[in-house]
Amino acid sequence: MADKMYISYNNVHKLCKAGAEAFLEQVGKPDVIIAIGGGGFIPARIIRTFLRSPGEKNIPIQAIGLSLYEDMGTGTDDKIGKEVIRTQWLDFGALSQHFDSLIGKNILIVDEVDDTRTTLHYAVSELYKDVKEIAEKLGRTSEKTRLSIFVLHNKLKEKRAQIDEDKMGGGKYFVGKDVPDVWIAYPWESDDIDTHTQHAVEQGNI
Ligand SMILES: O=P(O)(O)OC[C@H]1O[C@H](OP(=O)(O)OP(=O)(O)O)[C@H](O)[C@@H]1O
Repeated sequence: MADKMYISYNNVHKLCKAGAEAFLEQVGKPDVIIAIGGGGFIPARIIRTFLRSPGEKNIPIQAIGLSLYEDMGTGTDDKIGKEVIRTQWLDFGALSQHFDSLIGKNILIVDEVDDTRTTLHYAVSELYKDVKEIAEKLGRTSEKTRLSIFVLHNKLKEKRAQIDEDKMGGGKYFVGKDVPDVWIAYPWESDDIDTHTQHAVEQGNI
């Protein structure tokens, strides 16, 4: 296995298509897509193409910004080594044009890679917390909110965090492809897309 795994745009597109098909079959059409930026933006837009039925309104995409930083703290037992910094969160004002809240909705969270799982764990926990809080306030706790996940790649390695299935409310986790713990080179990071794509083709990631 090469030390870098090159991924082409075509490959990203195909992984999104397969992910959308599995999602529609197993969970059903989402009410909203939540893209974790920056890596989740392009996959989120592509997957929407395959989740939308002709003639129907577009599924709204909401962006959240989560970045991982090395945890410089002194390190207590429950620290997981890296800290998630929230740089952007949901815009409920904009969401209200589509529906009143996330309560009872079918939500799809999209990111490009599940590495240590720290980011996805954070996203699910925080979204669950937000929905629970507002549902309790409005007396709507009986409505089931489903949180599902789609990532292009899941690195097969020991994870630093586990996602609590109960918080997903029956939502599911979808992976384009399980991969070994190598450096994944995504096309949007490349400064020479032709050579990048050539490497991806050589590695069969097309
Ligand atoms: O499973 P984890 O160990 O949490 O890692 C995965 C996260 O790391 C990357 O984000 P990064 O903070 O590098 O920001 P970016 O998306 O803007 O590149 C990636 O986009 C995921 O969100």
